[in-house]
Amino acid sequence: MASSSADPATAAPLKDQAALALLGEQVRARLAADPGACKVATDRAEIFAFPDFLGPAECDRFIAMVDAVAVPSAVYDRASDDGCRTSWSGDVNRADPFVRMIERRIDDLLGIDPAFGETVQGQRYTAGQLFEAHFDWFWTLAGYWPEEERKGGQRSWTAMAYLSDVEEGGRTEFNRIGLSIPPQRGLLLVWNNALPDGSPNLDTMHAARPVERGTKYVITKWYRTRAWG
Ligand SMILES: O=C(O)CCC(=O)C(=O)O
Ligand SMILES: [Fe+2]
Repeated sequence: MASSSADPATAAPLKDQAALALLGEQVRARLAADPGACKVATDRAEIFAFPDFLGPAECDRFIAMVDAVAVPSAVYDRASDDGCRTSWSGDVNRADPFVRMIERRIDDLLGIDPAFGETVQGQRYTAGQLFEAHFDWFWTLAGYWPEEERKGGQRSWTAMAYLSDVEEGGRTEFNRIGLSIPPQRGLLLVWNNALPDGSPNLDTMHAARPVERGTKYVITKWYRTRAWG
């Protein structure tokens, strides 16, 4: 569901910059005060890990939900043909009380207005499946942008949890900063897609490397800069 791997800072107008800067400030302050937040050691992006954010039973419950809704993944129309994904994905049912509870936990962790959050999306990668390098923000020259601008604007923070360990492969790679994260069941990863000044952080480009053995399940929740929908 990503936009493009074209460099939006040079290729597209900046949108929602002040709101992105403000959200960055708010979430940064909240995470700095959270003793459970493990900040990834890089000064090029704000990336935090929360091991065991989800318990094993919660992961299993989500896995069953992902299996029930997953269809071949779509990506937004793009300016270039990279950034494609071959996983299966689907939005989980937001009306489900379990989903609501987990969404509330993520909202609360980040301190972002729950209205800004998109519905949690589940993804399943089997052997050979991947998500090529991409940014989570929207490319503001793309055909989808006017509609997304109306529907909550630019993406700000991403929260992604691994529901499964993977025997081999399936790492999440922030290739520009040399960071490679193996799937760890229950671990929540959150990152700011913007720089402190609210412009897109090009160093947040990331990919899901192909699964080599096993099955990878993740849930992702993207936040906008305004109420979504
Ligand atoms: O599966 C992963 O490791 C990355 C997923 C991702 O980049 C996304 O959902 O936006
Ligand atoms: Fe992504």
